[in-house]
Amino acid sequence: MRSSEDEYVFPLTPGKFKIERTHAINRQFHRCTSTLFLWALFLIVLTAMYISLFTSGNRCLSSSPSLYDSVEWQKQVRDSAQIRRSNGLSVLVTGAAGFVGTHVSLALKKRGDGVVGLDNFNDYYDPSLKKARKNLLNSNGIFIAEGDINDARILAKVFDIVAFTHVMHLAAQAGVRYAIENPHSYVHSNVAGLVTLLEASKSANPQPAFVWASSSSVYGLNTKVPFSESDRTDRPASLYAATKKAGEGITHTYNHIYGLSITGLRFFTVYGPWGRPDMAYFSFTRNILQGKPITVYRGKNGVDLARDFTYIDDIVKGCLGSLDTSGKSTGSGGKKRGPAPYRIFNLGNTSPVTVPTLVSILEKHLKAKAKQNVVEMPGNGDVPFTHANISLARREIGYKPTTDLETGLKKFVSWYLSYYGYNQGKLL
Ligand SMILES: O=C(O)[C@H]1O[C@H](OP(=O)(O)OP(=O)(O)OC[C@H]2O[C@@H](n3ccc(=O)[nH]c3=O)[C@H](O)[C@@H]2O)[C@H](O)[C@@H](O)[C@@H]1O
Repeated sequence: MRSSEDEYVFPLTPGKFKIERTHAINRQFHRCTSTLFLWALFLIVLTAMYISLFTSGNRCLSSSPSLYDSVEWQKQVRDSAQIRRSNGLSVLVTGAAGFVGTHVSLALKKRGDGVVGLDNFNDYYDPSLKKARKNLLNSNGIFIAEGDINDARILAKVFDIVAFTHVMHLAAQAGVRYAIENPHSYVHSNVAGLVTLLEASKSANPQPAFVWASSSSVYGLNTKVPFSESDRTDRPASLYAATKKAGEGITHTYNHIYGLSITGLRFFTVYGPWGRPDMAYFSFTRNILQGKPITVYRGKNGVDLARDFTYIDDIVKGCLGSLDTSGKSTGSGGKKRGPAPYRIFNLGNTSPVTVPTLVSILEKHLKAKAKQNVVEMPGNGDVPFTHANISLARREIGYKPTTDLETGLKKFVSWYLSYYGYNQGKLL
């Protein structure tokens, strides 16, 4: 078949044919070389983009090799891990610049344990709050390595420098409803990241005991209250809950195969100073102070939603109690030497409070009225209520929450006003 190009150069006279033909060949040659050139250019640009993406991706996932291979970086890790009490622990805290991670790190350091933090400082919520928490930790002698739990290299490095007795794993993609928007971030952090961290932990010598944050959301659509650890957890209402439930199964296999001591903590809606801006009590406070409306979800048939809101100091006590009673991992060199503990505890407050009551407590402490839009709870992963049975945690780790929502929110509001400068009259 002839191409349209051939038709275009077909000569009208034999004499003209050679010239036309030569021109045609020249034109074709030029076309070919310019097409080749364009393709080559395209490939070069593509390669350059790939290399730049790859290296910037690596920068996000891990510190550059030159940074954590440096003597200075390693010294900071070593110093931070120093134990300053007899029989003290040496703990790797993941998600150390997060809400619970910050408080747990400070409490461990305060009693003389060694603490090394790890955090990727992602922008799920305002990273400046995470930086402020980091500064707080730094000023208390706690170093936070900047890296992701999916980065096996940085994990191998910190385990190489420090013989951790414990891992307190709090890094996660949190938030129940955000899973609709960004499902893969949950799999990335709560499943893939967890496995990478467990791999590093089971290969470490000595193996650390592993305590980690599961979630009350694993109880999903259960209706029997209060929720007990032995209740079914096979009906998650959100992908977030499903990844936390997956984590419970995954940690079980590392306990079974490698002898890692595992404690999973099912946190119930933790709140308090230095909290997470994506949570209701925090965003309600911000909006009330700014005179903006808040959206209050309501269950079917106008039933108020309720949560077993748990104050951060109580959670910290539960975390430390879990670390102290974790029992040893039994494996070494990645091999199990005997059975190790596998535990799961509810860490809640045992007194659920409705969301409208949460709002009225905030109004009281903020001395301002909320503009409320009450809407039916959208089907985006929320559950209507949570309520913890904490008798197992009480018995096994001495867990005993002491802060009611009224008292805890007062402390939160006082921190909020001071942190955001309201007390200095800057923003009022
Ligand atoms: O305990 C848990 O397992 C979970 O607790 C919280 O999840 P959630 O209880 O949904 O906390 P909030 O997002 O602060 O919501 C609290 C209540 O306020 C309601 N809400 C939330 C946001 C909003 O704009 N309006 C509203 O009425 C929610 O429906 C819920 O009943 C955390 O965000 C999760 O990371 C954690 O794992």
